[in-house]
Amino acid sequence: MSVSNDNLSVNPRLRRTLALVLAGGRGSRLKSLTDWHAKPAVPFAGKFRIIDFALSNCINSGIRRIGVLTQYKAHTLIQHIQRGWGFLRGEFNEFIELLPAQQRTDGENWYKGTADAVFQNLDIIRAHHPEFVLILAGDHVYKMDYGKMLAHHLAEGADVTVACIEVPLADASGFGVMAVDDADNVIRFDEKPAHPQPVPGKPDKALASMGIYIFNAQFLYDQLKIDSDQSDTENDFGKNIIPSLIGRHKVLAHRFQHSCVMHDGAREHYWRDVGTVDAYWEANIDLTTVTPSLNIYDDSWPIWTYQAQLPPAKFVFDSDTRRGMAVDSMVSGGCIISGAVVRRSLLYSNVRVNSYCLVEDSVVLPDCDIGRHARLQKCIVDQGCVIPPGLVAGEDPALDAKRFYRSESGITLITADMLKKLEG
Ligand SMILES: Nc1ncnc2c1ncn2[C@@H]1O[C@H](COP(=O)(O)OP(=O)(O)O[C@H]2O[C@H](CO)[C@@H](O)[C@H](O)[C@H]2O)[C@@H](O)[C@H]1O
Repeated sequence: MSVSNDNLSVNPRLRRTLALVLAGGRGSRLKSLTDWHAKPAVPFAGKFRIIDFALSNCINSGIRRIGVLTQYKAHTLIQHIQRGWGFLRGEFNEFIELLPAQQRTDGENWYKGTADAVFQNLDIIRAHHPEFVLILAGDHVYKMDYGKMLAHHLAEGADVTVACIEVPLADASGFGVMAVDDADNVIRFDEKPAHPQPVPGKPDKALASMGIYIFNAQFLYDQLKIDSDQSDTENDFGKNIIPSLIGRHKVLAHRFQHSCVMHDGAREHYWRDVGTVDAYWEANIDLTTVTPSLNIYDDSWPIWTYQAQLPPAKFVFDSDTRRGMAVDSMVSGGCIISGAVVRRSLLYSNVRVNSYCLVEDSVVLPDCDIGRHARLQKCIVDQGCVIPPGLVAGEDPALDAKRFYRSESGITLITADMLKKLEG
């Protein structure tokens, strides 16, 4: 790959890049966790929201003109962006702008596919006069230097560059799957194929699109117009736009390993869709391990967020029968662990764990109160839950499945609504 490491040549182009973060999808596989939030606003890693990773990547990469396209249950997302991401200075032509679906085009439609979400905002996008448009999803957790991807796009003179990563063949039908030539030009692209093609020489891997695209701006405008004039289109980048370009324009594949921001000793190129209950639990719990796959303590690539000012976490009582402690765990601000034991767990802000509780291998979202003598194993407790004293979850699969949502791999999701039904 001929990527220039000369950031000086890329920097002015980054300033002429507009990032558009697609944040409108529902993410229904997260079950009740997306009842109140769009997936990009779902809390992650104790104090962040999922969208903070894509937005922080933009800022760390030097892209400071960003639009966030919202639609589904956008209230908490909009609030988060307004409270936490208002620090860019319009006077320097820097901004994060919210672009809600507002039926701006003649058809009075909400955003249809991802391409339609961009098309409906074309007048706003054009008014910023970008040279390049970087299109991102707001629902993945990863650290990536988009500057390196832009350098590759420029060096190869591409019309559009698609970021890609090798995934297990068994999972590949959930992605756009591509084939490339020796110079990493995309020669085939199948969106969510039933029978994905493996990477040549690697029968158990497929090359998947990450849903991250850099377009030359005018080229993007032209393609969106062509797509919007079609009748048999779902107005989607993965389903329609990208496949329509193959063989007619220069579509370049950019491999994630060339722009992934790694830390010493990292085991993988971390890019996670935390979009199922199991994946969400696993990615959160991984952060409590001694050397997690994702380093959120790296001050050379900080992840920014909004969080209310809260008092420090507090641990009280120290007798043998009643000791307030948490080990192999992350405990956020505002938490009080009072005479209870927490192991291998992640507690978000303002969680109270009361005396004689045992919380193990669990993810507890903000503002929960866990009553005395409760025992939780391998649970996700949704925001604002009041766990009644003595409740036991995670020990009897049949009972859990009856009262709560139990995932295939045995994670119990508990929500306030489910608890209300128990009372009644
Ligand atoms: N109507 C709408 N308005 C605004 N935002 C919307 C939207 N519909 C979805 N979004 C947002 O756009 C992003 C992509 O959502 P998609 O549902 O298109 O992703 P999908 O995973 O199916 O495929 C895509 O992403 C995977 C990688 O995850 C690729 O492999 C695949 O080719 C590609 O199509 C998400 O952040 C979502 O929130």
